[in-house]
Amino acid sequence: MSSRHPFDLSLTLVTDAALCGERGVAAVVAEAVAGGATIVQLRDKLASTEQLLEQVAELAGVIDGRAALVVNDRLDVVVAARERGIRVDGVHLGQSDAAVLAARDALGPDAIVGLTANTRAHLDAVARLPRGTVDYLGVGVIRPTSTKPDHPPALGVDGFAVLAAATDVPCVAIGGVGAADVPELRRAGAAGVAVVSAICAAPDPRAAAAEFAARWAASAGIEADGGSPTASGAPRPAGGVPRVLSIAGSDPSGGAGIQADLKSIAAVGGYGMAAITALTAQNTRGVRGVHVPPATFLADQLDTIADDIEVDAVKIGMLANAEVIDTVAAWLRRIRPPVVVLDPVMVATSGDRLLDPDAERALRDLLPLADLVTPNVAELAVLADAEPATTWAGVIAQAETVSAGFGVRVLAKGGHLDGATAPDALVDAAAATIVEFDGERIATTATHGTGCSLSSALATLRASLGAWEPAVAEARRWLRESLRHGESLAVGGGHGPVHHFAGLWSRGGLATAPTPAEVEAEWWAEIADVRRAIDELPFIRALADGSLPRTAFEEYLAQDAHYLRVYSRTLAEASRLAPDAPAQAFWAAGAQRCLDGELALHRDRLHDLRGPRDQRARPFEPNAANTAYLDHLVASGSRGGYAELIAAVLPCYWIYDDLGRRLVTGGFGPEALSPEHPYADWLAMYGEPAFELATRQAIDTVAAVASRATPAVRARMLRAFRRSAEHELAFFAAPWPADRIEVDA
Ligand SMILES: Nc1ncnc2c1ncn2[C@@H]1O[C@H](COP(=O)(O)OP(=O)(O)O)[C@@H](O)[C@H]1O
Ligand SMILES: Cc1ncc(COP(=O)(O)O)c(N)n1
Ligand SMILES: [Mg+2]
Repeated sequence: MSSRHPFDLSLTLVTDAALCGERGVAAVVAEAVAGGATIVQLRDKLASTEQLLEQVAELAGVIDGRAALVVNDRLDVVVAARERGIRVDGVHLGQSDAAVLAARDALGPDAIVGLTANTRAHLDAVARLPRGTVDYLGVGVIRPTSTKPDHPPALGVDGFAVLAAATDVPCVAIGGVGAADVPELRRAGAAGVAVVSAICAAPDPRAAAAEFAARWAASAGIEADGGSPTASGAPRPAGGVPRVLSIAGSDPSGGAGIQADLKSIAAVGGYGMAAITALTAQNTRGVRGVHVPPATFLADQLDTIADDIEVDAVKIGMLANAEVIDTVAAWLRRIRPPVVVLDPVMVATSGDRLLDPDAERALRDLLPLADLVTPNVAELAVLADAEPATTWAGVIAQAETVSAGFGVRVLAKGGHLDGATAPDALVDAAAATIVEFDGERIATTATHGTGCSLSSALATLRASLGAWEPAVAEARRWLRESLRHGESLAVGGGHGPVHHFAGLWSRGGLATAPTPAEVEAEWWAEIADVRRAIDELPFIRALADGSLPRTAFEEYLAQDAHYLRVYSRTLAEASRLAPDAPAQAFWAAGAQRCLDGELALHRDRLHDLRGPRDQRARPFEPNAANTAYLDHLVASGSRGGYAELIAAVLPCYWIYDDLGRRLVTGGFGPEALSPEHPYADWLAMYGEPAFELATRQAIDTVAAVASRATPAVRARMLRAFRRSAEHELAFFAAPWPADRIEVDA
């Protein structure tokens, strides 16, 4: 956190009068401060200025200097309170509130000025301000929450980490944060957490605050900037760099086996060594062959290493057959390395067997020699002598059985379960403990070697951190970062490898391309303001509630029909420029669908609404918004080629799909679309699954191109995309003169 200020950002209580209930805000604040809240932010969107001033005075008295007091939004209230001699430490502003520069000006250098920021664009704007203008950024929301209606899409801990890493200003995580999130957020670089309901609505606010404070304190030392950092951000071991030996098979494609182990060990700060048990002929699609050298030669490798080098940790992977297992077991009994992690590899991600079936029994004898085993769901079931679990609770139960039966700590892995999250759990039957780690599942095909990478990172981090829990937490943080960037390596056509050095490279200034999923999230966030403005247009509001005048709707449809005819040509151009057959076919199909839609519009709607005679009487003219939009599309293609063209055509899919679905399902306003709605059949077109599917494909196609593009091309694509979104807004606004908006061409 900033050293300029004596303020402790670790735990902010944001007040909510409704949630505090009859106890009153002041009583809850008193309890929360006693429990360890370090900042109190008075947030009351309904109170009058005078009421706010009264509340500020009351809270300042209750807090009595034990925590800092800031006011949400209302710089004027802070100024007025200070004039009355009330101690208020500062203000927290939203993006649409008074400018932070004005606040800094009004309150002076020692006040706290906080700002809500939830997009890259917000961070960029802060970076342009003079240093010291903003003390901290409130970054969120972390999880969906009801205390902030209309909040932007939830960032999750990972999204928070991405933003926090992109700014020097301390970031406080806010929005749906629970006490259990604290360690992960602190590791993700949070300077603190801000909490509303978890304290205001708690039966015992003091205990709730104390739990947050305790978790914050307990996660000290494992935050990204704590200690002297290794590549992974973990503090260095007191005793130097751990020397870590992988005993595993070779994967010549480099994503699993000893190749993955050596990369992983290096990435999290260890010195890697490898004794090879077996050679596989393998790529990202599967294993074609396995060659097992004589076990006596493995024994030679192991002995040669141990005769010279002190081994701080051992990771064991593919063992091929019973003879190899026995060789490793004998060596472990003799050498007794301080840390042994056993990844009981039986089957590769591709489904190929990597252990003789008759060797599974021998493997069981090896288990008690390990400090930790890391089976995936299938391997755990074999060890538990049961069918593979299909639920996380089932996995935990089997892990308890295995831990108790073999007297070994188990890391149960949820990578192969379905579901929105990818949990792991440390299960230790002897100590009767289960520690769960959770985080959203990362949408990626790059999962080859995740088990190998995790187990070798764990062996390394256990040696450097001295305890299992922080080792698992840090190994997961690193693996998840590596998973997120795996696809950017573009290795192989099957399950590609994770990007073991994604974090190291980006911290070293080596650009790591964003994944398609990141492109998607960033671009959608980038046009959040435009989408909001579209939602608020009287035209759209009236379209939603059915009150849109026929004349305006007709005008819109006539403009749309013209637009679609030219838009179809730009899609045909995208098809012409497409680099491969699937993309060529996709854009061509889009062009065809557009033309069909345009023809149908003319046949069913325009004819219907206006009558052919009327149409003749009023010859059609494209309006300025329409022409400007179409010019932009054509120019994007001729200036920027395929990449910019498909970025420019995307908003017409994405915004319509989003808007259409919300209009039809009632996600837009209070009621779902009634059958009596005058434009129900027309709106239904955009809620159709076929359009949703086409939109999904369009987003995926564009995001994949952007993810692989150079940074300069990616930036131009984003500009073309945003400009089209702005044209969408102007297009919607045009049929109703009151809304008309000009966009520069
Ligand atoms: N899609 C994913 N998103 C996030 N984490 C994942 C994903 N797939 C696997 N993991 C994590 O990778 C590690 C390896 O797990 P798993 O895939 O179950 O084992 P294995 O690679 O041995 O089959 C675990 O920490 C798991 O939680
Ligand atoms: C040589 C070798 N060892 C292990 C694995 C398991 O890979 P995963 O980590 O995906 O389970 C593999 N595919 N190849
Ligand atoms: Mg595995």
